[in-house]
Amino acid sequence: MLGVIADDFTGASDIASFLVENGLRTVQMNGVPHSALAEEVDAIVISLKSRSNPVAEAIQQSLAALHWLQKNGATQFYFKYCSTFDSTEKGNIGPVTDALLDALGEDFTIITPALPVNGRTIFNGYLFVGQVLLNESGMQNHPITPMKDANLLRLMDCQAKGKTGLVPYAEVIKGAENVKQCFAQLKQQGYRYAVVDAVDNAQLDVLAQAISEMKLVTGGSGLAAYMAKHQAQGKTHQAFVPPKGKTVILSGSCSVMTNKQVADYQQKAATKWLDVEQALTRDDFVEELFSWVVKHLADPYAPLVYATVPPEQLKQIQQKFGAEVASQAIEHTFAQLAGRLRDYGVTNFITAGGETSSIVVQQLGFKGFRIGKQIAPGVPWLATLDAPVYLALKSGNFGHEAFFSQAQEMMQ
Ligand SMILES: Nc1ncnc2c1ncn2[C@@H]1O[C@H](COP(=O)(O)OP(=O)(O)OP(=O)(O)O)[C@@H](O)[C@H]1O
Ligand SMILES: O=C(O)[C@@H](O)C(=O)CO
Repeated sequence: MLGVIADDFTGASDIASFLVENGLRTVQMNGVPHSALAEEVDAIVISLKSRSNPVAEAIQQSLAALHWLQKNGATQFYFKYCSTFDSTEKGNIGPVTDALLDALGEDFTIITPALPVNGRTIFNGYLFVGQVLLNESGMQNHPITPMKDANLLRLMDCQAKGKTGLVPYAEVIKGAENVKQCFAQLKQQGYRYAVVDAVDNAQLDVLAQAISEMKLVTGGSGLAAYMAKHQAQGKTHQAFVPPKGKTVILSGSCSVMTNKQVADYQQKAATKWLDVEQALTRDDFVEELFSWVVKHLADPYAPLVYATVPPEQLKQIQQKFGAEVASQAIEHTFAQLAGRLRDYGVTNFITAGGETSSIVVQQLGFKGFRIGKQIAPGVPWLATLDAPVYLALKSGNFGHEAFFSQAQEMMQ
């Protein structure tokens, strides 16, 4: 059984959706569960909120997840992080990978954020988003993890305790046996991690075969799709779509795509900006947002509350209030608002942004999710295991411009 440790909640639903689409019975648990899993499944995904936490906390959470997965029957482990890496030279991917390797008694793994279906590819160890390098893609302006370097080997070398090598494209296309030999050579030369090039899905398919016996793999969701395909051997599952119901959209992502999605949605529905200054200074601000949302719940399209701003405006806000203070005020406001709306009877939540989605799900307190139909690659509808509530957790840069309306058009 495959046990996945995801460093945020959108990332967890991203990978879970690819596992389900490729035939594995999968459940997503929010945080490390307190009891054993009753259902029989092929894969369990544990969502953590550990991407941007202090490193010791991220390690502690990840190890707790690993131990729970081991106790619940997982035999192969997958550390899922962002397809845009979202981890600067001070980030958690290296230290968490090291801790997981040590706990499993292993000394080698792969680094594979590639997700070609969403334009994330790796060539000569450099991560691309669409046709540009990661550090030219808008991710250099990320509010929490500004990505100023696209070289995965350099990033890992800054973060992790071992050395990082490369399995280049020319070697990957020679097939799985050759890739295994490359791993053996790298290990012999003292490397602990291998970045593996993948410019399209064919290389991920090869890689999935090469790592079928590797205890720990790390990466984005792209590789998981092919691991699932090989394990499920043609099995399929019927994924659900949510029923129509009171719906709200909460957007705390400032990514390039979310900015486009908010702009698109402003043409279609009622939208309201979450002003950081008001979030910081007014006690009744959540109540005001709540009343505004309630007023628009019967509109043809759901109301959207957004903190989303373009890079220049984000810079100004961060300079004025401090990046950390601003983002915490926004996350706190979204969490409180989501709680109020849930109590009021909102059943369908669409959230944008990994941190934002994580805080909302934690606030709503759901134990876990069944995985439904994908709205866009990597963004499924989710049904809570606890109550008739449905969520779509959109990673910052995922989905097309009309994502917010498309998600609602799927409801039956
Ligand atoms: N107007 C704003 N001013 C300052 N900070 C903001 C603003 N809007 C959003 N933020 C903060 O930026 C962060 C965005 O992170 P989040 O993970 O939610 O989105 P993302 O990084 O685009 O998504 P993903 O992690 O899925 O790629 C959050 O902490 C949020 O509170
Ligand atoms: O891999 C991705 O890009 C996403 O699942 C993600 O992790 C966003 O937070």
